[in-house]
Amino acid sequence: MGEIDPAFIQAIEHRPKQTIVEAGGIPLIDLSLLNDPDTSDDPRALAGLVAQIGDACKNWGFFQVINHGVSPGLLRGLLTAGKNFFDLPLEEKRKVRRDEENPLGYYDTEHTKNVRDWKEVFDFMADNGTVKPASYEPADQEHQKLINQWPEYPPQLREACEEYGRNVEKLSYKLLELISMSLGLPAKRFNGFFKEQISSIRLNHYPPCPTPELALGVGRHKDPGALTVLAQDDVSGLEVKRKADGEWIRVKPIPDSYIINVGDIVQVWSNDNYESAEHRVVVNSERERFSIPFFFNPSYYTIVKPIEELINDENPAKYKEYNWGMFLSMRKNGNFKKLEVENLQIHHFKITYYGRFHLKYCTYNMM
Ligand SMILES: O=C(O)CCC(=O)C(=O)O
Ligand SMILES: [Fe+2]
Repeated sequence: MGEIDPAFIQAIEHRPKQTIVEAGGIPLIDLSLLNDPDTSDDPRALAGLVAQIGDACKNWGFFQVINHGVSPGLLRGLLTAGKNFFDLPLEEKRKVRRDEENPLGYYDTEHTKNVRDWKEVFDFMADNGTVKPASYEPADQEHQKLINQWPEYPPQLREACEEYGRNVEKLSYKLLELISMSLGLPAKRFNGFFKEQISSIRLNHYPPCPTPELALGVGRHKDPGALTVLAQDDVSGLEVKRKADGEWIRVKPIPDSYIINVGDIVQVWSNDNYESAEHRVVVNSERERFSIPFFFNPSYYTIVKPIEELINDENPAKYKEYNWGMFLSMRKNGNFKKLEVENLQIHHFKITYYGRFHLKYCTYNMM
């Protein structure tokens, strides 16, 4: 393959730069405190950790964690099983292809902002059998059960996925609690929103690309959920847009670490105290890359709005409330096919205040 399908080609302003900026990257946070019985109930040590998390969420929206308590063997096992799956012939992988009926399974033609991504993926739900709205039409009240589909080969994939999901979910709750505390809220302030969570896990495979200067593994985007807990192999590619100057910064792979980013929902809950940062994935012509994001998502019926304790007359709500399940269905629709319009974003719910009489303005009406 010398030339690539024009569907993959990014507009000039979105193509990756050939110089990599890695220095002064995203904060690195050691979570060993949480797993050490001697220090886990030391309030001063915990306050220090909470402050680090708060600073990282405010200044970057991204951070890396080490000593997080998830056994490295689980990730290695899943990376191997995932590689064995992606190595199968396309006809075999397509036996578990995602389609209009089932949004889970294998997929190789995803688009981000209308440009095709240089990748193939395998998606599954952390909790099998949860429900979500059947369509993105607000008037449609039908629901759909989300059922994982598993390939016959490799036979280890299912168990590796399920075991990994259970463990990363525990880490996600710990991070959510630290984030809640960092906003001055009780640790479990957000937990109730996750009773019937629709968290999903994705195995990403980015094959080598003959023209990495023209395409992206994943185009620039913000994650729509609450938190993303991402594992990557030793091939770099993830780039985060630095808030301070808009520069794209490459995230250096650190063995056995996770990369955490706050998603749009935490941005809204925090009333813009924290920001969901834009990121993208750059590919290369030599080495394939694997990554595994865990998208920690609340129950589909969650009404997302700034948390009451964080708003007051001086600092009023910056977002109009929206229905999370509907938001996600509408967003996913834009990933399936090339649409002419921008897909749904939280800025469509942003309230702009004019003058001291607080006249409100919001561009989108969902409910
Ligand atoms: O592969 C990566 O490093 C990140 C992938 C990503 O941002 C996503 O799937 O939302
Ligand atoms: Fe992402």
